[in-house]
Amino acid sequence: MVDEAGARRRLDPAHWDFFAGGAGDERTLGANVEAFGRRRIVPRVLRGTGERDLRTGLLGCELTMPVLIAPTAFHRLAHPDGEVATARAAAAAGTVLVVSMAATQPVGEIATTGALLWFQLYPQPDREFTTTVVRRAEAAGCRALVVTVDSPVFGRRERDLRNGFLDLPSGLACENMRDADGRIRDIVMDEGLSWDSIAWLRSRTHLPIVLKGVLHPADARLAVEHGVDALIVSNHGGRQLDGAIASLDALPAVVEAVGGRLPVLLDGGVRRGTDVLVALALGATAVLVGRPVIWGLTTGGADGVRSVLEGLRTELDRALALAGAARPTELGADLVAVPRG
Ligand SMILES: Cc1cc2nc3c(=O)[nH]c(=O)nc-3n(C[C@H](O)[C@H](O)[C@H](O)COP(=O)(O)O)c2cc1C
Ligand SMILES: CC(C)CC(=O)C(=O)O
Repeated sequence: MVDEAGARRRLDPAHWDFFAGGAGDERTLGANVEAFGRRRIVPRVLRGTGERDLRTGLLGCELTMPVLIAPTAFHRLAHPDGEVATARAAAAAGTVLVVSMAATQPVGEIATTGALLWFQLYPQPDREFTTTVVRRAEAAGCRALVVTVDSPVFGRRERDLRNGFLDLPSGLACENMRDADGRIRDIVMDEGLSWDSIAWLRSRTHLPIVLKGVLHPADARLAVEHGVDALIVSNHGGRQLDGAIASLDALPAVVEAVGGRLPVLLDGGVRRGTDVLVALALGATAVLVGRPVIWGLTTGGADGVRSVLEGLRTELDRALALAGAARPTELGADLVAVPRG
């Protein structure tokens, strides 16, 4: 289903390291996957569930399943068709592509695929320029803004430092970073990012605002108070703060703090339909997948991404049936155990 080894063979080694790698010793990168490995499903039986229904509503979008595509940078490094191919697969699968601010094609072009798009934003210290980017996403028909809040500075990615991979090769660029003069700006991490920045953004757009990168329950409560529309429990796929808690381990406390007032999504380490089931049972409304989509894109373009998404759908459907649930909303935390020892 996900041909990670095939992707590795095809990619320039420095590009493979960029996509696969994390920050520091990559402890958090590993912990995201291990956290799923520690959970065991406690299935229910004799519930005669019949056909399953995976449809999920999120911020006004109707998804065919509770699996979205996480924002990841530089899709044209993986495949010449780039983000447009990823969006074609999202449209075919009936799910959302969160377009990275570091996409290598303009969001308006990605939108021609008809996919449901959300746009990921690193608010830039230059607010006027940030507004330009927000208007570009709105004009393309994006349905939400995903503000990445775990990156006041860039994580220390030691593989990239070793490889000297600092920039895109010539011919590729972050096409959504054009300013009013048509010049492409560098993405800057804003060390001053604060709740005021979120309030400012709230005053500038009517789009739903999703905070990506929340791990602490106190921040989840503040997010509710600041009128955001959804949260993504995420440690950025282990690429920012190495040593940060695994996303799945952070999920229950965030879900409890939010108390049903907002949808809570999760990304990091989701590799199988059974992982999706576990995250949903622990309170996520949906999950996002990052690297598996890049491996699909690398090996097969739009078809490759489609096959990753359909694989997850088939596995989730089967896992639901085997756990005795007909739909995601029937799952509860009682279905997940962490055996001792
Ligand atoms: C190569 C790569 C690029 C990424 N680029 C971005 C980005 O531009 N913006 C962002 O908010 N998150 C970015 N992320 C983080 C993902 O959105 C997501 O949090 C993470 O990949 C989820 O973990 P997974 O890869 O284990 O599924 C990136 C992740 C990877 C692997
Ligand atoms: C190049 C960055 C802007 C994107 C990235 O790699 C990340 O957010 O992990």
